[in-house]
Amino acid sequence: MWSSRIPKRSGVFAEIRKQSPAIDFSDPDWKIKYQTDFQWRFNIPHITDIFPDAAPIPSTFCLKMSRSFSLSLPMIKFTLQDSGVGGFCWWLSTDEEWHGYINNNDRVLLKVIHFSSPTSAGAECIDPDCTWVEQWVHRAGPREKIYFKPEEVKAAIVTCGGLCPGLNDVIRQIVITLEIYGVKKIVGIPFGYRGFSDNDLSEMPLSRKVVQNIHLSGGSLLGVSRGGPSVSDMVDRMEENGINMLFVLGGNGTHAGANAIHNECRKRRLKVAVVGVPKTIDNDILLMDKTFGFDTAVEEAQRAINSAYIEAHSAYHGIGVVKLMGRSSGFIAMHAALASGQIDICLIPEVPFHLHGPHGVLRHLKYLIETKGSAVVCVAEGAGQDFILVVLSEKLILLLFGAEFPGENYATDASGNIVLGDIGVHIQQETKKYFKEIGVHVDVKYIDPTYMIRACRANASDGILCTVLGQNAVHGAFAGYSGITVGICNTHYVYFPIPEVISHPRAVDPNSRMWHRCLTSTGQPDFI
Ligand SMILES: Nc1ncnc2c1ncn2[C@@H]1O[C@H](COP(=O)(O)OP(=O)(O)O)[C@@H](O)[C@H]1O
Ligand SMILES: O=P(O)(O)OC[C@H]1O[C@](O)(COP(=O)(O)O)[C@@H](O)[C@@H]1O
Ligand SMILES: [Mg+2]
Repeated sequence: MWSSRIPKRSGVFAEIRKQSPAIDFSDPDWKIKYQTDFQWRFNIPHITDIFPDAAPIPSTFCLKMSRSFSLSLPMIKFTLQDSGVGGFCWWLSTDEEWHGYINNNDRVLLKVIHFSSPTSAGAECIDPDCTWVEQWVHRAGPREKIYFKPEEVKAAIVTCGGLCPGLNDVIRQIVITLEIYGVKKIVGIPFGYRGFSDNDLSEMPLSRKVVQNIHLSGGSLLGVSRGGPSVSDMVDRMEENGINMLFVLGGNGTHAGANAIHNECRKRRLKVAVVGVPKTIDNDILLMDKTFGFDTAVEEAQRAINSAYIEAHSAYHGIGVVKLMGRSSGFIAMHAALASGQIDICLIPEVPFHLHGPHGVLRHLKYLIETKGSAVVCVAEGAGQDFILVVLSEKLILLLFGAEFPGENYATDASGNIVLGDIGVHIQQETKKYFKEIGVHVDVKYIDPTYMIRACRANASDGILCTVLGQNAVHGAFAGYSGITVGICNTHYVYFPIPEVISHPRAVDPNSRMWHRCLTSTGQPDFI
């Protein structure tokens, strides 16, 4: 069981996040030591780490609101408080003092399966015997005591990286929740981190009125970008503009930036809360059930897959190829293939494959044409990149001049992400070439719906997820936490310390039940 008696970390110690040391399983206390280490790693930084004397105040967040009420019941006492949005907070005080707040010591179980053997499907074991080790993470939600006075808060929201369905829903909910706490100064930083440095871009004032209907369309009200200023420039700008709550919506890169901003604020001893909301259509953030926008992406991908299926099915020897997003992880492709039931071949970055040769994709396509008359391939954009030459212009020049190339120097975007080659086009071309060579007629249609999927408005399930994550981000900031991000974990909402969720991108486990289900559904063999 986790212990609530964690010794308080000093500000400096809090920055040194430990990697788990190698575990000595011959030590009879290894499990306790592992759990203690886990507790340290997943402890969430708090403002009192650097301001031990910071005094909390009662929360201004209303669990129940009313503009006017008149109720007189014996034995029950109502408490009234100005909600800050023109209404009144009220809560019921009974003998049990129900108040609906989260206790700081509430925890959620990170892993819920007790694998009895390392050979169990998808087993994640700590020791060779797969000993059950409870791993607890912090429960998200409103606290009874808060560490910011709403009238002293200036909150900013920034959306970075690529678009993702649901960004507007999260922005909207953050603004609404901040207003419920009583915050009056809320701004949006335009076009991602770039908005902190570009003098032509100014803060966008936000209020419930401004954001009321923004969730009805996709994209980001604030705009997004890749690349941007240095961390120290961003914190300079935050100081100049008096921002003391920053909500950062983005993926792995954005969260690395958010954590760096949090650390810089601590270094400068600024009382600032930096809270992330993981945004990635690729679903490649560790430890959480899913990220917002992913469900919508899978749903929207169905339209493209269905079109490819109809095209392929209606043509003589038709082959449909659909490319879906997923830079380094194939979650969208895998789930879209599973959902559609129309995919014959699903290719993802995590599972190597050959295009050519006796076990290659093309040979299997030939078999499908012979047996079914048509086929549909779904490929994640990051799959099969080793087939495609993606080089910097310098590399091309070096190659042209016959010089040795000094290493794997791939082209990158402004954020440092590798620019991928188009695997969909490559498969289309290789398929045409292959069937021409073997003298079999095929009609290949390639559909790339990637940006159409990304620009969609969130579906209902993502809308709910965005709403809860947005609210919890604000609760986390008011509770005094910083350098944290919000997530859904085994259907419960939690706070994670940022470094734990971005240590590497989450990937599909080729030994997982889900990937095997996908293989069962497509009926594809190994392509190696
Ligand atoms: N390691 C990093 N440290 C600080 N900032 C980063 C880091 N990686 C990326 N960023 C910044 O985060 C923003 C978004 O990153 P990007 O990788 O494009 O998208 P995502 O956050 O969706 O992964 C960019 O403005 C980029 O400059
Ligand atoms: O064209 P862009 O903006 O670079 O975006 C392409 C990338 O954006 C994504 O949709 C999401 O990436 P991020 O999570 O880094 O924003 C990837 O799947 C894709 O490779
Ligand atoms: Mg990224």
